[in-house]
Amino acid sequence: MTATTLDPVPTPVSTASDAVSAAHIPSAPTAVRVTDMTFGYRRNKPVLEHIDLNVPTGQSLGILGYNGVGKTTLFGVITGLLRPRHGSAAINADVFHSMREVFQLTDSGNLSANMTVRENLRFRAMLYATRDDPHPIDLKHLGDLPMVRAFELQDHLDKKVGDLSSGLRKRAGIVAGMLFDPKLILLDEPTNAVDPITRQLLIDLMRQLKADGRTILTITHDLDYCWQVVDRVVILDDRHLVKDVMLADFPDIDAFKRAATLGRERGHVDFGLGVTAVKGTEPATV
Ligand SMILES: Nc1ncnc2c1ncn2[C@@H]1O[C@H](COP(=O)(O)OP(=O)(O)OP(=O)(O)O)[C@@H](O)[C@H]1O
Repeated sequence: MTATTLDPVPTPVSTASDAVSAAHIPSAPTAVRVTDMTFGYRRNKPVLEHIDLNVPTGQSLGILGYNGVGKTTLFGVITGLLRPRHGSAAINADVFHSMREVFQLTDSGNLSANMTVRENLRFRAMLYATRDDPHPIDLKHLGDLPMVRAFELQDHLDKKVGDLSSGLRKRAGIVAGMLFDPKLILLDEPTNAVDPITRQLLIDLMRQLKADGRTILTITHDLDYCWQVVDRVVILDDRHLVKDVMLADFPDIDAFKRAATLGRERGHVDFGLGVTAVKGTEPATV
């Protein structure tokens, strides 16, 4: 991870009714800072250009943008996996003292496909063990842990991760990350491929973590998730960060959705099927 010491940034004060998170405390220390950052996989072909982004601790940030715009790439640069060609991106090492405090949920759930869920958890527990806390989780009674039960993983603990469905793999990835109490949470499309009950569980979990002052960055196309979980949204388009808004500034979810789709609603689309347009098919995601 790219971790350096960062100065605090002033945080906008929000008026959201459920504004209990630290996101609304002015001058919260910076959790993540991206400064004039340009990145491209190939020379002279930037995917992201001149990105500036400060995320205060305790904020829940949504990162939106159309397919292929560079959202996952941005996470790669923030976590230090990808090196910017210009500018910088860093997680504040003064706030997050080691990778143990950072959880990133990727499509693989960050689990080893060749091991069972239980073996993955055992392995992770070894990584997280310290002299003061040699047993960060109760490996003998994994099936009884509230997080495991909440995501109904008890019956899947001894299955190989590679054999799980993508939704179950995501559930296992979420549980594996959350059991170790992360302070900075990076989620890449967390509601993708999960059933509606798991989706709601995840939303409830993120709302609780947000209320507890955790910093959460979510890449998502799920605007309803954003409305429930996120304090602030940034939108990437054509290599640039084109919008940076507080959710509390929108009177209702419809106004937010209109802003989030960058005014690119497509009313009538001709698919060449010789069928007239169906009314009421408004886009709900970006
Ligand atoms: N490893 C790679 N090597 C070369 N190009 C890549 C690589 N990974 C991504 N890209 C390209 O970089 C661009 C941004 O990809 P990225 O996955 O960051 O987009 P995204 O906004 O997360 O997309 P989506 O919403 O579809 O998940 C795309 O054009 C993609 O093809």
